Amino acid sequence: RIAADSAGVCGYQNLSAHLSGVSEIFFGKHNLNHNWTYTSPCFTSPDLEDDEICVFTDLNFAQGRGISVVTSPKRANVITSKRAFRDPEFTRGVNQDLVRTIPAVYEIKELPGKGLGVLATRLIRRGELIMANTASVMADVKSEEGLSEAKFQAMVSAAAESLPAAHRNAVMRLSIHNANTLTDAEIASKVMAINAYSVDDPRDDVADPVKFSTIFPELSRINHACRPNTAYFFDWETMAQYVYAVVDIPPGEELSVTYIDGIVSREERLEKLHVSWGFECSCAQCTLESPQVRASDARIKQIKALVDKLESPGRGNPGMAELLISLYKQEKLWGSLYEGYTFAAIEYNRVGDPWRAMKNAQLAIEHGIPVGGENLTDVVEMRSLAENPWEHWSWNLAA
Ligand SMILES: C[S@@+](CC[C@H](N)C(=O)[O-])C[C@H]1O[C@@H](n2cnc3c(N)ncnc32)[C@H](O)[C@@H]1O
Repeated sequence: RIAADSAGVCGYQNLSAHLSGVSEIFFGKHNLNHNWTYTSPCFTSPDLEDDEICVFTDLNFAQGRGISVVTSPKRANVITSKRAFRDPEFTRGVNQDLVRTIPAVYEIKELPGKGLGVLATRLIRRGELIMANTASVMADVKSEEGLSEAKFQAMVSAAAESLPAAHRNAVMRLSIHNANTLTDAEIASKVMAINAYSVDDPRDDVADPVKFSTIFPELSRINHACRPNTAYFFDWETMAQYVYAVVDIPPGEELSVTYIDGIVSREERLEKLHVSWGFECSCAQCTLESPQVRASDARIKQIKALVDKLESPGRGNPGMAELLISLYKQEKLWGSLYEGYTFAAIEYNRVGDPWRAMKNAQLAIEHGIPVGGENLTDVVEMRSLAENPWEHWSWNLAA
């Protein structure tokens, strides 16, 4: 049951103060499958139809690190069905930013034109785990779309402020683009807008999928590069986002992730980062000289044409897949290489060459795990091909 009593929680008190007198406030009666430390009053609006949005905080989550979620009671139940909530030991050691037991392989420093950034302090090998954070503040995209700006800000602010002090400070100190004279509620929503990652439903067969903007305070210090040296993925069982190296990273090099789809022309990338993210990208790929930009854009065009052919049944061949792998390498699209190896494994198997198929399947697995973990569709598929190419659906298909 949702407890309307939020006394003692500074975030929730502010929320109540901010919204007192708002007629849509009501206290729902819901079966919650988790014992949240605090639950706020719930709100609705005509745009939300019969949905209602509340703030849920669990101070005990992940060995006392805490988590706050702005969502409906129904979607809160989807989250709390995960093992991270059911088995408190499951998240032990995941977070290293607040209480460190493993030495960090990076440091956070001020970088010209980018604010803070993260630099490698030793050689980080491809495939190494660099950092991981359980979710801090999760804001349901339906709450952002359905509530007024003021209500959304108040709820996100209440969510952040209700976290334990060290965790709350790590969230509230994230980049807000040098904005000053903001209220706490405005800071919290700016932190969300500039730093949140999208976390989507793990189930692909549901009518009401969950989709959250999510803060991971440590990861949110990593700047964008169109050709990043790390990749990240969210694991719904630990409720954590993991960052892995997708190429060897020498000491002193900046760690980067991509905030956008990098397989588009430089012009489109700059436009997207400007419009959606509000900054002018100064990554190595965006600051190339014109001849290199033209060469890079041409490769991107060729990559797209090849992927298009390789995805259409019967239109690809091993040569196309080998060319795609080469183009990914030339473009330093390390996080996409596993797709090239997957296509190559399938194409070689289709023409009845099991040994090259197995070699490429192994490479797809090795390059895919840092990008999406063991459950990545291509990793699962390539495991079955590598084990027995003759029994795989693609065997000798071209014959
Ligand atoms: C998620 S934060 C990254 C960490 C941030 N630099 C900080 O100081 O906390 C995103 C912001 O960092 C800056 N940034 C990230 N990547 C950048 C890039 N490639 N070029 C310029 N600025 C960048 C932009 O201001 C962007 O809105």
